[in-house]
Amino acid sequence: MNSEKDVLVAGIDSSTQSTKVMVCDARTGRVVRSGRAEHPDTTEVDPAKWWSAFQEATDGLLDGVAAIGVAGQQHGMVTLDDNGDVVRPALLWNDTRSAKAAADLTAELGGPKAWAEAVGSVPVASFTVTKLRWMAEHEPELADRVARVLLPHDWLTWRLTGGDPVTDRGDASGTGYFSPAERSYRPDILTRAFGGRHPELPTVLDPAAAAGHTPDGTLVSAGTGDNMAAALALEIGDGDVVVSLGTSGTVFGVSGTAPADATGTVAGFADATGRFLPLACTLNAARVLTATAGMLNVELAELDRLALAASPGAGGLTLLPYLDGERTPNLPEAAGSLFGLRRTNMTPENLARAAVEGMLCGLAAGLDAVREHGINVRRVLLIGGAAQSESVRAVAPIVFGVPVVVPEPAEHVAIGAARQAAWALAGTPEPPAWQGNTALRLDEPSAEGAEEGARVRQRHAEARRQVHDV
Ligand SMILES: Nc1ncnc2c1ncn2[C@@H]1O[C@H](COP(=O)(O)OP(=O)(O)O)[C@@H](O)[C@H]1O
Ligand SMILES: O=C(CO)[C@@H](O)[C@H](O)COP(=O)(O)O
Repeated sequence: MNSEKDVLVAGIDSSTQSTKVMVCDARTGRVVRSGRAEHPDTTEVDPAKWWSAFQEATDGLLDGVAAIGVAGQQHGMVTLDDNGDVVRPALLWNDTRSAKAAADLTAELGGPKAWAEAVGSVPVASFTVTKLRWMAEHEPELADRVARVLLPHDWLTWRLTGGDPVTDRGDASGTGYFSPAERSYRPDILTRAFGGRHPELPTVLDPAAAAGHTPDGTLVSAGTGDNMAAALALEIGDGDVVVSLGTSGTVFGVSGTAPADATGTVAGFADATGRFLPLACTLNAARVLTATAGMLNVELAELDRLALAASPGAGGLTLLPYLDGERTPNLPEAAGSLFGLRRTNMTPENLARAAVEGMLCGLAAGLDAVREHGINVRRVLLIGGAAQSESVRAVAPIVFGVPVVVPEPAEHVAIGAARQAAWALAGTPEPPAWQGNTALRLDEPSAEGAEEGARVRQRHAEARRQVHDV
């Protein structure tokens, strides 16, 4: 048995592109060791791949670990049969095939306002409920075999404990058949969406509850969605808004009241502590930069250099970066568009800058939306893979128009999952007080910078209206 001094906990981030592991000191949160393994680059994935990534990422790292918490990409549909075997590959949050199912379900159940009131959110193709409708319509024989539906983090937690499947309020709130305000499932919505079928759902645990133990006795916490885990790691409070730039771009803050945005821009999720997590999500974030770097045949560091060499406004180029369709605004079939090309501005520098500005403009619209829904935006905490980009760090304060900080160390999702594990281990009413982050404060927007940012945003919004009428 470890002495209290050296108790270790592990946090897992099983997100879209990879699994990351952070092993932390349970009392202070100090990171002791870490690991990582990649996921397939597809929008449907056999959960077995997450399990092998978990094993690879944790290989040799879990010795002496007393508790594990798993945070996962939200919304993914994992379907199991009577034997606990996977019925079909999981459909991920960024798979847009269920866009029509989302529109149909929205109309069938009384429209956007009725949905926002019932489950806090208006479903788009990302939500689990729409994927179940898609399966009921397109794969009815497979749907008939579904005995149970889980989310990615639920499935991994279940693999670890081997016990009854469980989830938490945060991740359940992204299904479309759970009411965060009422803290209960809506089986009526699930059954109607799934063509009259009644699959079992995981039990929703309290934030500090234990899901069970691994065969070798390690405690496993309830786990949660990746954005909820990041909020737990960063301990965000009034005035803090997180902008995460991973595969998805997310904007979120914490709130004591349940949001219900009938426009569907802000999802009314629950957090991992018992409160709410109003969140806006775009489908195109870090990969806009990797795709642009690929097109220019340069590495990400060179993309940064090019973007920083261009002037604000990219010489008049505007990129609507809807490369994988888009979720906010809800344009699942959209493609990207580039505006304002002239012989004089068609340079790699301007294209790189337009990519950074275009990605950030989508998040700035999310910032406006959460502000409209009662979140006080005093500063932005910038996280996720693309928060490491120098050009993103330079442009974000201009486009967002508020002070921006980059909290260190990175990998906040895995750290939040580790903190939840430490909380379950301690059994205390509040999560353990960890040492917190050091934060790199970026340049605040000057008056001139804020004006430039407003102009960039205006051109972005005009381009969007022109092509997509939203
Ligand atoms: N310095 C950088 N500049 C731009 N993008 C970066 C940089 N470092 C990492 N990324 C991008 O961040 C993404 C991974 O971020 P992450 O938050 O781990 O994603 P996810 O949680 O969706 O799996 C990748 O697309 C990667 O290319
Ligand atoms: O769908 C959402 C939020 O509603 C996404 O934020 C997913 O949770 C995936 O996160 P990343 O893997 O992009 O971090």
